[in-house]
Amino acid sequence: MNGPDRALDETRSLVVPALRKAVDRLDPQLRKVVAYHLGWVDEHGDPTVEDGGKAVRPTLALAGARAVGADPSAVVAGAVAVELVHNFSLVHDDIMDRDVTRRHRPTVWSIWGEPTAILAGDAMASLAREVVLEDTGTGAPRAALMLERATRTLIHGQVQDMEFEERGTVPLAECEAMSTRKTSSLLAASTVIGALLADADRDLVRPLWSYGIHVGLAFQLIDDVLGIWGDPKVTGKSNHSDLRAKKKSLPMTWALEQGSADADRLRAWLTTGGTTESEIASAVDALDRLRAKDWAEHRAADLVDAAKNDLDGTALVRDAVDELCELADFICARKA
Ligand SMILES: CC(C)=CCC/C(C)=C/CC/C(C)=C/COP(=O)(O)OP(=O)(O)O
Repeated sequence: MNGPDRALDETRSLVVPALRKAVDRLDPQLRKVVAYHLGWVDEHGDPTVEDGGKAVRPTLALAGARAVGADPSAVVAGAVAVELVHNFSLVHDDIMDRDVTRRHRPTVWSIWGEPTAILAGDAMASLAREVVLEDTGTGAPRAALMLERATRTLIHGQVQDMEFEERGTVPLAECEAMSTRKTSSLLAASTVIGALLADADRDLVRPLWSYGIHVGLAFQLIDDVLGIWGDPKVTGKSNHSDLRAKKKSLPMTWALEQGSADADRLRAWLTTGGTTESEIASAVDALDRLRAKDWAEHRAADLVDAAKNDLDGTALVRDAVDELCELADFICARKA
């Protein structure tokens, strides 16, 4: 097992028992739905072991704690909280996007309906707050406030994402700002929450935050790439969902700015085109001819370099910085 895979695995063994304890507090109906989404039970509530997600955010939380010299086992509450906020956003996102597959299984709303899925998401968001506020350490209020702000920012990003679907074109800078809100806010919050719970000095928290912002945008770029060119058997998600919804993903937004016949074709398709298999395939062909995937991968690699630079020359613990750098590389190279 390589470094990041080992770190993600270690996170699961430290965080999942605490996550289960938190989820156990829910009423039996929502407990089953949330446990299903997290890959612990099947839709009848019988125990199973399914894909519960990569655990990137809690891994960042534990690595961030290590980076400021804290014991990761003392900040598990923060790791649990960011994973809960993340999963709340996924369950609600699947409703909004009408996606029927996530983590290789039917989505929550497609099994139990929208009202139950909304409540399951809400329950995870409120459990996240509860878990952090229960922490009695001196850093807990700072951590709780930061998590609330990150959640509000993520919601702001999601509203913009929806609004951009209705607009013909969106400047790339605006699309990156939206993605930073939608995705980087929680990755940055994840990277600092362990450090905040450990009451770390602001000078140590600042580079971790900046790292999380850069890594978060790289994460979204790769997510957008996988949504267009990924293998659904590997990603475990519905294929071409962003294209069918005519979303202004980052590669699409960049492609529209290229001022060529293919950019014009894409613009025309976004305004009046259909979403049959062959129409989607033509849109992908245009993106391929523009080399939009190469652009996105290079941009993500540059952001990973920027994230590594954020940690360079700081007083953060060297081994943990190395782990964060490996995680950044993993985020860029991931296929799911
Ligand atoms: C309010 C609201 C609905 C907001 C939606 C925000 C949203 C869905 C942003 C996208 C974030 C993202 C790239 C998720 C995939 O994470 P991942 O690949 O780490 O997923 P995993 O846990 O399955 O591995």
